[in-house]
Amino acid sequence: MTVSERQNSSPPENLKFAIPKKGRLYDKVVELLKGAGVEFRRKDRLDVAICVGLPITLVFLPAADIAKFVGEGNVDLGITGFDVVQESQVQVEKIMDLGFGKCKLSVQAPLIENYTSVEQLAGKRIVTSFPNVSKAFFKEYDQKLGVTTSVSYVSGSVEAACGLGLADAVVDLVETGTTMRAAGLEVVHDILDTQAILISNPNSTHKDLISRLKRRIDGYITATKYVMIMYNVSNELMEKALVITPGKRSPTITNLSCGNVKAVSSLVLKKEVSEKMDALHDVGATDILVLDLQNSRM
Ligand SMILES: Nc1ncnc2c1ncn2[C@@H]1O[C@H](COP(=O)(O)OP(=O)(O)OP(=O)(O)O)[C@@H](O)[C@H]1O
Ligand SMILES: O=P(O)(O)OC[C@H]1O[C@H](OP(=O)(O)OP(=O)(O)O)[C@H](O)[C@@H]1O
Ligand SMILES: [Mg+2]
Repeated sequence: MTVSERQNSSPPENLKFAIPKKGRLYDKVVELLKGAGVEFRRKDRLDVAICVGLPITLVFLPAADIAKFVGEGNVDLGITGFDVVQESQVQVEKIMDLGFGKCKLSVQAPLIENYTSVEQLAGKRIVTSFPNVSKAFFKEYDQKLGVTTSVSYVSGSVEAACGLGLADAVVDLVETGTTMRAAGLEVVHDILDTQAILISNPNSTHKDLISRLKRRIDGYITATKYVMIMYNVSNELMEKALVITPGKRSPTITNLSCGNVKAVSSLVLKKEVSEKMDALHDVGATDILVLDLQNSRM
């Protein structure tokens, strides 16, 4: 199915937003869109969904194709991995990192061969789903050593290539390293760090809507990183407590009707909250509560 056929039911003036149709990024992207108030209903097997209350049509595509479609202007906006953007060799505008889909694109070779430098693989056989990035990477070594590294493409299960005798090394994604180790491989060299990113076509006519979406996504991502901590503390101990919870900008201090105590509320990073609660308890704060944030604009 071509992109234009996928878009048949889409109002032509809508912003077209490509997101992965399945795979590693799918669930996180759906959660992010929900958090950003981008509501849609995807009918069974359909690759197009029109959003509720926003002039946006979502187009569900393989993650590996999304940068190309954004770069060539078939869609205005897309979410895919930075690795895909690099491989696709198209001009897109990076709007923001999204903080998930984090992994590395690495040269991996059989542990048993004990390669100590990636230079030792120049001139050998590489199998990968990232031929452009791999060729560009090995070019420098090829020129230096006067050899030609052979780079062949496979679409998946890349790690199997060495075991099958098809490759001396592979270039593929590594997150936990489980797949790589199971295939008896080790990292010889990291080529790039990647994560999911929001990209747009530089000539899109939907600049205002793209800015609005960016603000919404930013707001949601910030809300997922922070929690609101609230506690009571006496005037004498206030200074010590505020050192622990200085807030993102500044804490809010409210008078209580009973005497010498004030209520404080402050944003803290979710990953630091247990430590902060312990520290607040230790300086004498009481009634310490932590509230999740649903969303934000900061
Ligand atoms: N193990 C991983 N950890 C984190 N991010 C990953 C991992 N594997 C892939 N990604 C990211 O997700 C993007 C899409 O990869 P994904 O595996 O979902 O696509 P696919 O291989 O086409 O799909 P599938 O694996 O379902 O066949 C990659 O380009 C990369 O940015
Ligand atoms: O380091 P790990 O945590 O093991 O993750 C890395 C693996 O994840 C991806 O594969 P995926 O599961 O998407 O399968 P695929 O190779 O068929 O795309 C990637 O291609 C690696 O094989
Ligand atoms: Mg995959």
